[in-house]
Amino acid sequence: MKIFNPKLIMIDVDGTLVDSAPDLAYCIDELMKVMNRTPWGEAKVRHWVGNGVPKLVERSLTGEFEANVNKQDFNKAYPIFLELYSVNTSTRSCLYSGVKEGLNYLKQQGYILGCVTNKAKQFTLPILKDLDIFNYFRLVVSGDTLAKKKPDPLPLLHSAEFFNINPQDCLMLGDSISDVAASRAAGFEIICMSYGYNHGEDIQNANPDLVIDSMAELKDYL
Ligand SMILES: O=C(O)COP(=O)(O)O
Ligand SMILES: [Mg+2]
Repeated sequence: MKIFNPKLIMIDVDGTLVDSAPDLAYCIDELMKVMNRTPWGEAKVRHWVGNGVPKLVERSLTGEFEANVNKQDFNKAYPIFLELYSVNTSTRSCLYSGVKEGLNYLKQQGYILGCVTNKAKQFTLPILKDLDIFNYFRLVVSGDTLAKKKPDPLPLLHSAEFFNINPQDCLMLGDSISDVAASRAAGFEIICMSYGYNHGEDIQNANPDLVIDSMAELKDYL
């Protein structure tokens, strides 16, 4: 049943469009070697993705989700990670199955599409271009585009305002509790992908409007 009728759809990157964890985990583990630490492996890193690159580095240095990082460690590690990730942005990353099909469907239906991510702009644009989906989006809002990132509603409110569309007529596609919180606070509807990175938690628990297993399913609801 077609239960959504938005004018604008803002789509998250990591865990929604792109399985970026293999590159992020590779870079974190290379960083751990430089810092004389034990590598964490991809499974652990998957749980840490979603709150931006600085947070990911902090979590890797402390081994904890609510990281209380030593400033000196962070100041040494952060530029090393940026260097590593800038040459490993999309080497091992790929689109999830159904993404191209879903994007083509939405485009063909005439929806305005934008991209909203907590990833820094210097990585967002190359990843979208390398994976050949950049041209679907009329707006890209990255983690460092504005003063605040998701779960703050600012990136979504900014996007609605950019297109002069009422937030009540907007939908977000995401994968994490930050996407749900940002959407609720902005007044957007929210559909989540079941396969993403929600810090190891089932995204159903965050009560999005709908959870789907593939973007190819979007044609059933929009
Ligand atoms: O944490 C990140 O760097 C990006 O995460 P997001 O694309 O899911 O917002
Ligand atoms: Mg995400």
